[in-house]
Amino acid sequence: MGEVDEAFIQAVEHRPKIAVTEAEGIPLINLSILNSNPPSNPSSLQTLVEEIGDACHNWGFFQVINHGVPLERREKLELASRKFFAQSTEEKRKVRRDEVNPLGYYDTEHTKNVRDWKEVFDLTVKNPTVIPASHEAGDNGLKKIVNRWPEYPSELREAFEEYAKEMEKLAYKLLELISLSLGLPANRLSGFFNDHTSFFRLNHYPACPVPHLALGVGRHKDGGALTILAQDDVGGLQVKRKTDGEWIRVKPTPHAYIVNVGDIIQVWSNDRYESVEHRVMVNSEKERFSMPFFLNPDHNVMVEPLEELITKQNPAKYRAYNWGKFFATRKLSNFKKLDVENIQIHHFRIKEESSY
Ligand SMILES: O=C(O)CCC(=O)C(=O)O
Ligand SMILES: [Fe+2]
Repeated sequence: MGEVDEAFIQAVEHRPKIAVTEAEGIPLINLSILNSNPPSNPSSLQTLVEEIGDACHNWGFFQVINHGVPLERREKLELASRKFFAQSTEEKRKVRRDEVNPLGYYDTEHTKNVRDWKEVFDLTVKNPTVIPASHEAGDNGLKKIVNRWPEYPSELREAFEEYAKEMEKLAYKLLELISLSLGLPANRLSGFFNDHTSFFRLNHYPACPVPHLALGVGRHKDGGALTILAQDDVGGLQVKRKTDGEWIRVKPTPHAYIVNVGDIIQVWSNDRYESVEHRVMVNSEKERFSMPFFLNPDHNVMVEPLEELITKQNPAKYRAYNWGKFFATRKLSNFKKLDVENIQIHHFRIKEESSY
């Protein structure tokens, strides 16, 4: 990335401390009972559901092991990702994203208007995926976006398509557990994902000469339903602990996935679960790779608190918003440096005095 451009420099209050607290507290959840045959007894399922519910409520983040995703599939894609990013910038820019198609290679993403120290390759899980043609509220047009495939490495496409199937399976299992943990039927949320707009990202964080000034990804919350992240053994992800606002490092656990609740689950659960802020530190010696899968609903889903969770004592805390428009607005602001604040769910929050 050459010499350090001031676009990367975080404001003083957002710069990372180089010595950080290690996250002992982020729950590690064993999903082995979901893969057992015959299915496990109801009491162990109930215990798992409670663990998931506590993790979503207390942290918004957890790690899962024995998740059923074959390691070969993950490793095949990790290798393809390394090969892709090892190419020259010129080669990578041949599959560069643009304002019309947000998929492909990108090396100038901004989070909250500060440039991230990373390069990415974005893909959608459904190919094509249908999203709004623009972020403008009055424009009802739709567009289909298609994945771009680089010439090299040729195995990237197959590796991704196989891996994405595994991510979908795991995401739906987690969604069922989350539904149950909210006291709802297991399939309560599945109808929102028939034509889902989930996307997938390969991240490469090169070694950075100024890790105390820049971030791999600036502090943010994930806007979708659920994120399932594979990180390598370098580490760098930090989560803002709910109890005291301290930034906590998520220690890499070999072959585990890091799961976090996104803004949509926060709204559906009417704030019972919270989408928690996180960021990525870079380091001066080692490059880092990660692969998040963002589970997102259909573009036409109106996101609002689930009616079963609303009572007189606990009225809806959000107005309904259209997921596709929210997504399109976010994507645009990550692409361009905008003058306005990034769209956030708090813009749809119902003020206390106006609640019914
Ligand atoms: O690379 C990571 O550890 C996390 C990336 C992330 O938070 C994101 O892309 O939304
Ligand atoms: Fe994130």
